[in-house]
Amino acid sequence: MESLGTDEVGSRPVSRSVRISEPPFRAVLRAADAPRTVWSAPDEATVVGSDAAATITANGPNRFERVREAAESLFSSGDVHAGTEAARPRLFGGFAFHDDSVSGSPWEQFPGARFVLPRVQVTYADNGTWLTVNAVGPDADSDAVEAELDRHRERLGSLSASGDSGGPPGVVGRRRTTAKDDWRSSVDAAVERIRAGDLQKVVLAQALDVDLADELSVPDVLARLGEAYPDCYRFLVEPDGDDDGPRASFFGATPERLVGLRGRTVETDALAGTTGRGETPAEDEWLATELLEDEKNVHEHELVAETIRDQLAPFASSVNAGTRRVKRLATVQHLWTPITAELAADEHVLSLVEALHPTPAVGGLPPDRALATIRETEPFDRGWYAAPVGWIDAAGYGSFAVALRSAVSRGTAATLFAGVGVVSDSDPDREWDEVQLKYRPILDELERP
Ligand SMILES: C=C(O[C@@H]1C=C(C(=O)O)C=C[C@H]1O)C(=O)O
Repeated sequence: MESLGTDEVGSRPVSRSVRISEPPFRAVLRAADAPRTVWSAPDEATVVGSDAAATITANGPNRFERVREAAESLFSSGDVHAGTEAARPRLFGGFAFHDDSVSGSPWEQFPGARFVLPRVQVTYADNGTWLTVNAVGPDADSDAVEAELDRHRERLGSLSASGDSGGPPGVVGRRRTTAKDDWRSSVDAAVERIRAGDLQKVVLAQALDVDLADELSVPDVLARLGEAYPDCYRFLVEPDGDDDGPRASFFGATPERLVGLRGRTVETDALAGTTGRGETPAEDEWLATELLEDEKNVHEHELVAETIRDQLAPFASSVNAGTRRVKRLATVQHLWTPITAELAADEHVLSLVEALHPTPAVGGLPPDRALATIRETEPFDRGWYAAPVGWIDAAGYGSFAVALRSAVSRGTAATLFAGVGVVSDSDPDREWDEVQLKYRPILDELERP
């Protein structure tokens, strides 16, 4: 495996792809070697990556630029026969939420940024399923890569869909990072600062540590999340392991797109403002209508939509916001405004990621004060929670989501994260309930019914 720093010039990647008959997602992921990669987005090909042909890591406030430089160096030349666009070499990974390095449990294995060019990749695209083998460095030899492609094609052809999904591992213990009384005081303090004019909005989160009865099967969880949340962005990122027990996995099914860039067309979402699901279609509709008309939620949402438009403006010749609507998911409903922009000049997607992260949907306003409030208030490190995850390609295009509805797991332990936007008329108890609702997508996959 080639590990690229920022000033090392990557050697020429060799990439070969071939169309294969479709192997079952869960079986492919079960057979994958760590570090494993999953990326699945509405209107995009689903990718399962196994092992790493090259890895890029970076830390600190310049991590976006450093990843970009290392990616450009890696992609600057290549012997690539992708067969189809979806199978072209792409780097998959993400970033830590805060600029300074990630610290403490459960994030010990995670750097400030990490991207992987999978060694073996299965891509489920509209025009069929593709197997790709990538190599970088001393083993980047086209004959060897083609031989490896044949071996993997045979191996994948023999994978069967059988093999029970184990079902959820079961939760036998849980610890909250934030007691209810502390939460009430934190939200009250934030509301006071907002009413005093110090802040406009801050997103406060909680973490939930759970002990599992059995080891978590990430392939099973991701397969089930795909069924329950087809409109969400599913992701799996794995860091390097350490000598200290199992390797960590960070995964989730998030409804929030951070940014997609292709050519000069940018697509993004303002997603903020939340209500639950009803017991019946009529109750669902009633809740959705109430959400669309609720002053507090509309205010919270509009702060996000306006900020995203402002953040894109310096790059764009035009920015267009769609009408505000409701995004209905299995467990919650959100206010949602899709936003598109045309860039005034060519940009790398990571420049847009850096400009947009964190949007006030996960940080707050003004950004610096909100981030300082988050740091002072939250008794845990967000790590990669609520940060950008996605992919970049050789052209500088890419697609990123905001890593919400997510957890980091290690063996029989997992930590879940969820947050809420606090504005001037937030009620601590209602915000508490909203956090619990946002744990549901992951918790439902861990708890035995
Ligand atoms: C912070 C989270 O969600 C964000 C906050 C929302 C809100 O406050 O209404 C809604 C969607 C997300 O932008 C989370 O899921 O952890």
